[in-house]
Amino acid sequence: MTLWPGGPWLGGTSLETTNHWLSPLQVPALGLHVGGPAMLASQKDFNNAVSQVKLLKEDPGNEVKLKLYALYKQATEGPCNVPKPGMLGFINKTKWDAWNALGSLSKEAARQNYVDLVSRLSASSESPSPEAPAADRKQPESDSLVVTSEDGITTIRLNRPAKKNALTTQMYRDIIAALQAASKDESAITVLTGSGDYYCSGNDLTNFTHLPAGGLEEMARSAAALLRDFVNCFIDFPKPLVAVVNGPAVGISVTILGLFDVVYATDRASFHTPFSHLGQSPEGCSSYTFPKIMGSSKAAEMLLFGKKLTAQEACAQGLVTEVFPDGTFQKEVWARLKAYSKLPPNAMRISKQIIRNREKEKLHAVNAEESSVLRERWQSDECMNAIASFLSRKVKL
Ligand SMILES: CCCCCCCCCC/C=C\CC(=O)SCCNC(=O)CCNC(=O)[C@H](O)C(C)(C)COP(=O)(O)OP(=O)(O)OC[C@H]1O[C@@H](n2cnc3c(N)ncnc32)[C@H](O)[C@@H]1OP(=O)(O)O
Repeated sequence: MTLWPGGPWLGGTSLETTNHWLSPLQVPALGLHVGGPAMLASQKDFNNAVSQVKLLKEDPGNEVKLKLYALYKQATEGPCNVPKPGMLGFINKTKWDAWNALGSLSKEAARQNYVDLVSRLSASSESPSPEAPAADRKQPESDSLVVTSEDGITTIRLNRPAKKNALTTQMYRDIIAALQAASKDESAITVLTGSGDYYCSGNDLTNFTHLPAGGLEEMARSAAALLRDFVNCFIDFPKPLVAVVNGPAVGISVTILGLFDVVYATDRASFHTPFSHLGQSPEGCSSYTFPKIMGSSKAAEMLLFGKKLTAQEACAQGLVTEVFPDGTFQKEVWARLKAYSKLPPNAMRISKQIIRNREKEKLHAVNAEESSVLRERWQSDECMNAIASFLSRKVKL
């Protein structure tokens, strides 16, 4: 059974509009223009903006695409005038919600807002990427990632606690940018951690519901390219990289741990790689690092059968450096990291190079192979059905 072209997925429905995708969105955050007619954009400006969207050099992310979708519909058809899709049509429902949230905003004001938004997007996609020192650090595009630098430590915090810090497409991009900036900033150590009770629930499974114009094949191609770039940043990261695992970790947030230098975990953490359950296969170089770290049979139990490890088990297998009682986790770990961050930074970098460099070529090859296998997997019925089951709330890990 193929689920992608119809049913709950984007595509082939009355709510579809070329180039305008979806994702949950707080429409009040749009800062909508409701000003007088004298300031409003012409139909020609609007048509130009519609063409400009297709020329954007960077994908603006799903939240922005949903804003564009809603404004486009409002500008061309006026207030939402179609029935709300049923529960199973969750994608169309999300789009409908965004359009409907624009209420009685006039077509003209929607047109203006669309033009303004496209103009901001075009400007930012044309500006050169800054190679900034820590103080001028470019902030992530989305609030779902918070990057701070203090006491010689740059901290990259996943900040989507209501969704268990599941990684959106934009978050992957923001993490790549944050790692690139951290590799050049003044800090001695870089930390990845999460907000709330979870460290990270892995890839946001709704990422796979945003079908681009090129369909499933194009979606799988671009996902594989993003995955490869994302993992490459961890392989190449030049400074000590520490994971502060503040709660359960799932999927890609577990597999990339093999590319960290040190992993500290609360005793509440667990480590779960349910790839077979999801019709997927390992990534993050785990098909290579896990057997090296824990031996091939323990790695197989995790990567083939999805065995979930407790923090203590993960520590015994060598995936975690040390486990701390949850009550004192933050205090103990940060005190330790602050002390380490005072060590000579160049010595730490050079030592990391000696430890990691001879593996780099191999890791890049493994990453390329894993990404290419996943590109096929993501187009399989096994994978689509597993994701559909989660999204329809039938299955939880
Ligand atoms: C072009 C596209 C580019 C795509 C990017 C490409 C790169 C991808 C490469 C990696 C691919 C795969 C690797 C993986 O990471 S596989 C692992 C994926 N993760 C999961 O399967 C976890 C699914 N989540 C759960 O099973 C459960 O939510 C939980 C984590 C066990 C927690 O259970 P809970 O009962 O404690 O909490 P719950 O109510 O379920 O969650 C709260 C809300 O958060 C939502 N949510 C949690 N995790 C995810 C997720 N991974 N994806 C999407 N949404 C998630 C959950 O649905 C709840 O939402 P709501 O409150 O109901 O709206």
